[in-house]
Amino acid sequence: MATVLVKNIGLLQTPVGSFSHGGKVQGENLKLKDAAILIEDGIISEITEGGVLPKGAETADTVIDAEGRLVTPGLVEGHTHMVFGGYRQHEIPMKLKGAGYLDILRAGGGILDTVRKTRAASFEELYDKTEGFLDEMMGLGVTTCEAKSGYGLDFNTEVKMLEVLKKLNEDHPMDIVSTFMGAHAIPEEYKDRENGADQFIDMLCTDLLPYVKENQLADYADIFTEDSVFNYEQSKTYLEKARKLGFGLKIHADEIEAIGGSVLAGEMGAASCEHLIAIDEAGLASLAKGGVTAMCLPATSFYLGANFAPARKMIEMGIPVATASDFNPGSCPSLNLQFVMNLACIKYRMLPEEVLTAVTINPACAIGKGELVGTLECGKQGDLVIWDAPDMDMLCYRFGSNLALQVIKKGMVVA
Ligand SMILES: O=C(O)CC1=NCN=C1
Ligand SMILES: [Zn+2]
Repeated sequence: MATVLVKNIGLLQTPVGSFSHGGKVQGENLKLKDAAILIEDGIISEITEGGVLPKGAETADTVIDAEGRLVTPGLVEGHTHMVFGGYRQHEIPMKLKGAGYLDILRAGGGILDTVRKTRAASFEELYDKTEGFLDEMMGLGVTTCEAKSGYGLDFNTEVKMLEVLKKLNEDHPMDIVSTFMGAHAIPEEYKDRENGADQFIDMLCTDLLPYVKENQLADYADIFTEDSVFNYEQSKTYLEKARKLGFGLKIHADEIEAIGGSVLAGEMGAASCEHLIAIDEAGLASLAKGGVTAMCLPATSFYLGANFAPARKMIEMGIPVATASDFNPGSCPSLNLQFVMNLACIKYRMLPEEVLTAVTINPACAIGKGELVGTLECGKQGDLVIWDAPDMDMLCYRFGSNLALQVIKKGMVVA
């Protein structure tokens, strides 16, 4: 049995409990001074404080000295579109000249531009590019992440994207949870048909959702419920089929227009609801009633020059808040979850303790990994970060630098 001792932890800070933390509990972190952690075969077996060493310390195979620094759970990235062909940097001058996100999409660009490039990319190209993103994310402190399909919008490419993620989950130290998001936009070949969107949803429900489930290629199904994309009824049809097949549910809702996506998320008890920049009172009430985690994406607001989701109000309503990057080539070309933490403080007015919960246990629960990761407790995976910082205030205060000094995954130093 391989045992790893992490000692001289100046401050060990973690949420406690394998459940989504909402309201007052969002800000409740355990803080242990002069702590140490013993990890046996990748699982935390003992945590001590006050300078006391764990019982098995003297026979540990590996000793890691945190030299008095902050240690938190490994970060959990709850929302990415990291498998994609090409980039969309040329949208920058278009946006600066006044084109909006939906204007570009309606003109056949945006997601559809990435769809063309992803369909043309080989499995190997997508694998190698995504592997690089996983390495970069891990270097920033992320030890578990979610990743969506959605740049194929046809059978073969959607499956290719999910196969890339399945192989990377086997090969890379990162734990990856896949989400099927074939309902990301209406593809060119359906756009000009009468009821093209309905026909496309029908194809997804008949062909792709069953295939993806039968081949265990994704745990969740997600849809872009938005003006000019999929409406409330189409979203409900798709999500009801997904739920019947056993998928967990997610909805991209109220990113630009509130057209009922967050109301639907609450009605269906989705695991999480994403974006929520434009959420209205009905949507907030529905999320609260349905126990849905709000997956807020501040770096997307930053890049789009848009408003920021009312995360503070969500916390006051008891809605569990997670924050994630939304890394994708169109609305958030950054995978930096530390920058998301800075923005969550500055723009959402979230306290450092609330931010830590929002990038650990809450996203972990939103992707079905709450029993395994997201907190530092006995029985959980030994996934942790040693930070070049004494406390969480420093992580929220310094922005633009990478403060992750050592990243440990199941007791192994991975970055
Ligand atoms: O624009 C993209 O590629 C990603 C996105 N999906 C829904 N909102 C943004
Ligand atoms: Zn997204």
